[in-house]
Amino acid sequence: MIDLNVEPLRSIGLTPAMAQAALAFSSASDDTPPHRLVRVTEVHRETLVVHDGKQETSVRAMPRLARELAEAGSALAVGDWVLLAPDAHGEPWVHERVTPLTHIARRDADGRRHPVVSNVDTALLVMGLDDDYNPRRLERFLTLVQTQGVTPVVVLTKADAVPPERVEQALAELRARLPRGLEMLALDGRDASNAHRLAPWLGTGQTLVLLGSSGAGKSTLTNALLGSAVQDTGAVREHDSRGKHTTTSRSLHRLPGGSCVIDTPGVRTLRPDVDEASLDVVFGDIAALAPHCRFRDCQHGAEPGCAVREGVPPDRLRNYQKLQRELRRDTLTALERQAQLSQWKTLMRAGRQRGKQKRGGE
Ligand SMILES: Nc1nc2c(ncn2[C@@H]2O[C@H](COP(=O)(O)OP(=O)(O)OP(=O)(O)O)[C@@H](O)[C@H]2O)c(=O)[nH]1
Ligand SMILES: [Zn+2]
Repeated sequence: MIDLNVEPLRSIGLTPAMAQAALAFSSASDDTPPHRLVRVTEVHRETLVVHDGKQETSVRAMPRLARELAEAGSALAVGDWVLLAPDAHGEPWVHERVTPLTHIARRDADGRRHPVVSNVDTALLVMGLDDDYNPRRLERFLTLVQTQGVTPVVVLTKADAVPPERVEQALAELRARLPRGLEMLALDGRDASNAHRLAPWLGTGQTLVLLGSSGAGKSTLTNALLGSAVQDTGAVREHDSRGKHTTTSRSLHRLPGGSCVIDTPGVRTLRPDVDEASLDVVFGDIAALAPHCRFRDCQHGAEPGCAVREGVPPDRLRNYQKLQRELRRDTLTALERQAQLSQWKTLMRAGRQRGKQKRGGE
């Protein structure tokens, strides 16, 4: 059984598709006390904060659920819809996660997956027009969100703090470099009229996530959209435009117009958890040119007759190749990694051996 109070849940982003998914979930186990559908608004080490459309409560996940998710290389994230049921003492516990319709995850340096958010419709890729500006990072963020059916929107902040020519130049550069049809806005994040410019993505039931480095202006924009100071904002350090990581955890807020926004802590280097197909979406120009290279297995390195090197800016090509290397490393299994390591060891041993022989022969 599932207790599904649609009206309040809609105010925290319940869509018909998700309601359907939740109902399908519950019919499988109807011998238990009624489960309540709620949305995760904060994730902490031991606890979660969930919202039922009326109020927030701090709860914990059943160890079984946490274990099952971990085994699948996943974990609960802000934006997830979960099913709550009380224990014998009336204490609510998270029993199930409704399989998210979209889920953004990143990889850490060791290749481990970390969930970022679940069930978002739009990702605002927030980047300052000050020293934060970096097209390569934008390509990374695009790769991260594009595979998941999440609509990316590039938001360049601090347009008020740079000359108008700089704004135009940056927009022109990004339009030439990034996939066609990508929405791009330049704005002053503090401006109350931002809600108007972002209106197409702020409809009732829509969920947005703000992604960008620390100091990019995510919290400032969130507050402007909220019309109140909910997220702490911090002054950026003068010399490098970097923020002070004022936002320490992800949290979900309701906006006046009926949408929900998730602010995330700044991430500067981010390894998307994606496959090669999604790289080809963001780097469609490279995928389109590759068949025109003289060699079928062209790596677009030093090969003659390389159509990709000819047609793609070097910086963009390098970024593509870097992302591709990371992604191949992440998809290696533990065994393959082991094999790669022992191959290296053999090579090094052979090298040392040769060195010895050479010295011996002199
Ligand atoms: N002039 C101007 N200042 C801005 C704009 N957006 C943000 N700022 C300032 O930049 C600083 C950093 O903004 P935050 O909103 O705290 O940045 P953040 O992305 O939330 O940073 P973290 O919370 O550390 O991830 C603050 O001092 C803001 O007032 C903008 O569009 N124009
Ligand atoms: Zn080539």
